[in-house]
Amino acid sequence: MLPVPENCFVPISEIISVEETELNKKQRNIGKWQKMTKLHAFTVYYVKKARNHRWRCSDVTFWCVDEHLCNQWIQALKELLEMQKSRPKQLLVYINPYGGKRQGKRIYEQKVAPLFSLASISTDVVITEHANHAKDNLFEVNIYKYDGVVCVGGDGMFSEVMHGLIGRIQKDSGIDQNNPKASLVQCNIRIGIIPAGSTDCICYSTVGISDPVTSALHIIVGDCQPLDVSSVHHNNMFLKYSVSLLGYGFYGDILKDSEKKRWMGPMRYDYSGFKTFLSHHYYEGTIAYQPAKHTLGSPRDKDSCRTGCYICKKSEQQLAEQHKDCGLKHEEGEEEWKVIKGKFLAINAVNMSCACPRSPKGLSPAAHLADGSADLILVRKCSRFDFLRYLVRHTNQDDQFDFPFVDVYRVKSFQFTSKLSEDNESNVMDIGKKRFGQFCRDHPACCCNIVNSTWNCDGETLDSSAIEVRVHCQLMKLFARGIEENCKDEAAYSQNSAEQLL
Ligand SMILES: CCCCCCCCCCCCC/C=C/[C@@H](O)[C@H](CO)NC(=O)CCCCCCCCCCCCCCC
Ligand SMILES: Nc1ncnc2c1ncn2[C@@H]1O[C@H](COP(=O)(O)OP(=O)(O)OP(=O)(O)O)[C@@H](O)[C@H]1O
Ligand SMILES: [Ca+2]
Repeated sequence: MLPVPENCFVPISEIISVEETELNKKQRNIGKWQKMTKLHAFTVYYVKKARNHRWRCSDVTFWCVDEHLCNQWIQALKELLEMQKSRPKQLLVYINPYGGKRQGKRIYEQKVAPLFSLASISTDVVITEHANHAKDNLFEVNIYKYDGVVCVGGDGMFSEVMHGLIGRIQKDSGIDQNNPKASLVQCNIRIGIIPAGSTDCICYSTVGISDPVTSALHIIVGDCQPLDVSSVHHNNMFLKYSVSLLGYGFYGDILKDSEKKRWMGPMRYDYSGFKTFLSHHYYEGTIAYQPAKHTLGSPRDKDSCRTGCYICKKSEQQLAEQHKDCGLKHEEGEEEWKVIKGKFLAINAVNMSCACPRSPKGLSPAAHLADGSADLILVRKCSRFDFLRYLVRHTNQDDQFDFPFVDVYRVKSFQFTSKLSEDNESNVMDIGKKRFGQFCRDHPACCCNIVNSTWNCDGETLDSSAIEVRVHCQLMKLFARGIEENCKDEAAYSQNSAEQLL
């Protein structure tokens, strides 16, 4: 630990870099000392923790009359930093110049690149030219020479990079992603997210804030946060992976409408959200799910997943044991399935809380980042007013699951079939219904929708409404540490950059 002014201690793991200080830069501040003798100095750049999980780079300069002693300090601190083996040295960076408010390139160049250079991290930077550029590129480059991949953009950009990395690892390991029962190979190359998107839910839910400098610092110090990933299949065909929201009904309809309004930037979600709220469509279907019995928590818990979460640790241990005796692994297919039929305004499956600036506690506040389960939230048909009450509770402290029309289950896998595709499959589809388009012919004002909704998979639409979903515990890792418990003594962190005499 290194003492900095006013009883503030910085763990070595949170030092960014140590550099010899050029005297002419700081001379003015120490004129008095300089008259007496020639001084030597070094500067320690470190993580300063501010309010609301925000991190900043701060520095403290140590002055010394003895050049040898000064060099010894620099050497010793550099050696300690060298010993931090989890820190990345070489990163592959993808920037989406069109995500969010189209600020990705500027954010990276002005806020992130200077910090990477300060921390002696070398980078290969790719500015994407089209959708799927990053994903395709990850199948071509030598990913194994990098300590991590950074994406500058939103949840969609993260999803691309994740698909590229997970897909590449499965390909290199001879695993067929189309097999819904395949044991996928864990991806140990960490992904860093520099938020520059419209929702930035994955960044917010894993760091506690959507802030490019904070995320860059988590990458520099080499944080590691495992993450559950759901695989989504349709008829033995791989569709997509999901880490945040898989939403049918409300969030699917918002996404579908908002894609046409990309030019509006992040505002498109509010516009389409309002429109979708007014349309108040519900969808009929059947959900079958397997409860997650292995995990200790429940979606109604008061405590949330935080840094070093013991529930996620327990799942990690179980996973390690499973890998040890994989021959004896219990067959998932044999475990019980529960079936629910109904009319739903929204079906949301979340692998994490899905906290974001719009909803700081998220869609499921007690969901865990790495426990091998997802929270399945079913919002049944209800009045517009009740649905609004439900939505408003995402923005305040009230319990959004405390409604008779909302159910929530912790699951390890689930399947969904819409009534429409069930009818189609059993060939009882009325041709007349097809012709008369979108609304129920019998009850034009009832809001029941005879077309399917769309699945919103981490901000991307899926082509199929019938899906099979399975949660893969800790399939990948992020440069993050989960959300830290609020520091009580925040005043101790409010010290500005300082200077210190040895
Ligand atoms: C009255 C205010 C209620 C506000 C309720 C806010 C709840 C917001 C919950 C957000 C959950 C985001 C989950 C993350 C999803 C990401 O993988 C994905 C990709 O980035 N983003 C979206 O799909 C983008 C989803 C964007 C959702 C925006 C929802 C806006 C709803 C507005 C409803 C207005 C009703 C007003 C009635 C007077
Ligand atoms: N150069 C590019 N041109 C067009 N589309 C791109 C380009 N690079 C990436 N994309 C695509 O843009 C989509 C959206 O990007 P991104 O997630 O960064 O921003 P967003 O949609 O505004 O934010 P969020 O996903 O957080 O809501 C991604 O799915 C990605 O595939
Ligand atoms: Ca989870």
